[in-house]
Amino acid sequence: MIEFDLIIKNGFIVLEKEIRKMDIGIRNGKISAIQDCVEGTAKREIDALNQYIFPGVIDVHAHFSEPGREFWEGFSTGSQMMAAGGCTTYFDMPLNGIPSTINKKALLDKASIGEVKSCVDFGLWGGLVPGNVENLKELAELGVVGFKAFLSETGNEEFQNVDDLTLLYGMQEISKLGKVLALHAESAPITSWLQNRKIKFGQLSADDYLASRPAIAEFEAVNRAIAYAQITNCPLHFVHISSPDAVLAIQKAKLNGMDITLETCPHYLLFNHDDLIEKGAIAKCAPPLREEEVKQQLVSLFVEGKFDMISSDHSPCTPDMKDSKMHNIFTAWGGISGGQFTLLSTIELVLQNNMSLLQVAKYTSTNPAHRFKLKGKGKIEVEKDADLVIVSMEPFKVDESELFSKHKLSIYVGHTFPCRIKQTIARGNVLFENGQINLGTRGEWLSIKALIDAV
Ligand SMILES: NC(=O)NC(NC(N)=O)C(=O)[O-]
Ligand SMILES: [Zn+2]
Ligand SMILES: [Zn+2]
Repeated sequence: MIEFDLIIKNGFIVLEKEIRKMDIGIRNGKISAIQDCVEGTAKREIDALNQYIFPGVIDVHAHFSEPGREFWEGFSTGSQMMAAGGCTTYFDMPLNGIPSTINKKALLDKASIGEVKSCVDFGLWGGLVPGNVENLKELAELGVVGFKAFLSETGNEEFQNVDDLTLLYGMQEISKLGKVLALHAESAPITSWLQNRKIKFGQLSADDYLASRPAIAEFEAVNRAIAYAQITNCPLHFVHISSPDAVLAIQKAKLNGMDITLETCPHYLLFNHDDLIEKGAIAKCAPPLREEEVKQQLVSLFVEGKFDMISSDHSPCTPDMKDSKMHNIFTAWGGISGGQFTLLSTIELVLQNNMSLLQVAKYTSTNPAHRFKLKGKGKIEVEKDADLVIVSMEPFKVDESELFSKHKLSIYVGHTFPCRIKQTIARGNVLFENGQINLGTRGEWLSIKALIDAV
């Protein structure tokens, strides 16, 4: 008789190609059996009757701002928030912390903090900024998941956006290193010029903010980056794409054989510019939430399969930086606090649009694992890490008291999802259940060891 650590019985398992009611047996942090009826003893059994089991979310875009600005978020609260939302692996962005992750020392310091404080596995992005092209090699050798650069201003003096030559030299080097360059693609000249004019004329409303970051700023930056990638052969990943023309430009480049992926975030598909007007700065992000009509076009492109993955871009700050009484939207921090809701949002979107729940696993786990070569993750399969999330299909209205992020300000407060996270299991440990985090296990930094051949 096999002895398992955990058996999950009777759940609808979201596999790669089908959803089937079966049992899962877990041993030593790995999935060791998936059968109609797993025979054996176990230290613990969970009955997941009428519930769905998804592979743990891999959220490739989060800002935890530690070290240096852990009062904005941090590995401890941030990773617990991720776990509460069904995420078992996240990638932390190289900016907002101090220092930025742009050299070996900063990377290793951040990794060692994460290894102590993170309750789930994590990867770290390295930054490409003016002046650090020569550091990219050592960062790649230590196992950054990829590099990130900003084409627009970052709002962060410790992390400068790239000029065009840095972008070209950086792409050439990243291509040689066999890594992916993630881009925040909005044109710096267009957005800065428009923003400066708005501020000069005292035009400081939500509408002015939207007008200062038009879709064409994204379109221009995406096209420029694609042209540079064509010359340098650099694999690209476009983060938080928010406008239909940009999606179509990327689609065209993919059809031409270029190695490019793109993500969008739940907030671009669930919320719109009216939320910025009504809720104020908590709904401010860059690129901005779009008008309803544009949002709907973006949802259609999601339904058509034009995105590769959904990530949160969890980018919080202190409440005073989002003060709703602020009369100048330009001075508020841009970033949505939403890391807890990537899975629930994707399920909502999929159900609303009559798509299969198989798509949820693809966008939130399988495709990210494949793109970033996380060998042991991304699917519910024997021998993969036992990173699982159990979801019940009961409506869940988000209350501030249920937020695990450091600050309890989020555009999602008051939003009702059609589903709720019951349990999150990370490497076989039941990390989240009954609305609580069970601390005691630690995540691992997915450095070079974990990043081998694609799944
Ligand atoms: N410095 C940031 O964290 N910026 C982030 N802010 C957003 N998206 O509003 C981002 O990803 O660009
Ligand atoms: Zn960005
Ligand atoms: Zn971001």
